[in-house]
Amino acid sequence: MEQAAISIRQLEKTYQGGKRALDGVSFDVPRGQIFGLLGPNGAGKSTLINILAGLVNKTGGTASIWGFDIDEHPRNAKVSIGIVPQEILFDPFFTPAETLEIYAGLYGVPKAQRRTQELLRAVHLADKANAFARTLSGGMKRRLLVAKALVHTPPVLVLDEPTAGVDLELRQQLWAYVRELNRQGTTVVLTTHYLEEAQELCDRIAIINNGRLIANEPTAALLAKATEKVVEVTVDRDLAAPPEARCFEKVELKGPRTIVISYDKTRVHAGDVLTALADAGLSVVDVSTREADLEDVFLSLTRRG
Ligand SMILES: Nc1ncnc2c1ncn2[C@@H]1O[C@H](COP(=O)(O)OP(=O)(O)OP(=O)(O)O)[C@@H](O)[C@H]1O
Repeated sequence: MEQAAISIRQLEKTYQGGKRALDGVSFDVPRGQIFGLLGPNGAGKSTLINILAGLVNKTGGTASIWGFDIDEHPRNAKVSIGIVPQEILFDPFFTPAETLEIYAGLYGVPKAQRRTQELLRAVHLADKANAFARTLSGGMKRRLLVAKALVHTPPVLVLDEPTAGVDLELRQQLWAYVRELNRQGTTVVLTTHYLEEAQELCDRIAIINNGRLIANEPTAALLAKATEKVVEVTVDRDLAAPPEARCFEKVELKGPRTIVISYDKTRVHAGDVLTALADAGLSVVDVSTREADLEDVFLSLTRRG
């Protein structure tokens, strides 16, 4: 079997002071995929990424990157991964071009093999090549971080919340570039709070909650797990309280005449919901339903966790 891009087994991290941020997490990131690592705030995502980056020492378990164990072959593991951190940290007096040259130097990339201009073009910073980093906007700095993570052409690229605070257009440009890198063979791991993005981009998604892995599946299989469906109905008169029925999982009034009802689609049909409303003496004027999305699955899994 082909080795995984990243393989972690029983990974543990207890910070000084006793906080257990990772509690025996195991999973593989298959080569060639876009892999989403999701979880609520404080779940342990950054801790996991920082362990892979060599910035945080694990307190248990193993991790390997492109087949290299991070303890036994730290140098090979390090050159196999590029990490775009959550926080923006730059020397304000270097220009983007200098920043990339310096990092390429740190990774020992020979001058002839450096890709400074190509990377700057790819992240739409070619016209800022010689501007001081401190004069770049937040979005530009983020894109420079992506370029910086790629100076040594790593087979695995990890992006930790790369689009936080980045406007929609830049986000789309960034994702287009990430997709292109993936098409060219780079394995991508990303954490994001935008579930829609994860749903759209990722081949596979793992979810961690309270330091434990609670899901790890192809995106489509994870979405199929959503059993809750939502129907919104408008009725012909004002209501003081939402109607009740056994087939409703949840019901609330969104307006005096608008009711939002959740039901379990494995047990109940939309017709049952409408019949229940008729039985409550309500006449339905309008109705719409929506399919569950990753957010529904995420919420139901993390709530259960
Ligand atoms: N240096 C540290 N010392 C002590 N506790 C820490 C340290 N860094 C993180 N933690 C704690 O470990 C837990 C996991 O944090 P982590 O940053 O890994 O979560 P996260 O999933 O990345 O969250 P977010 O989405 O908010 O970035 C949190 O409870 C956090 O407070």
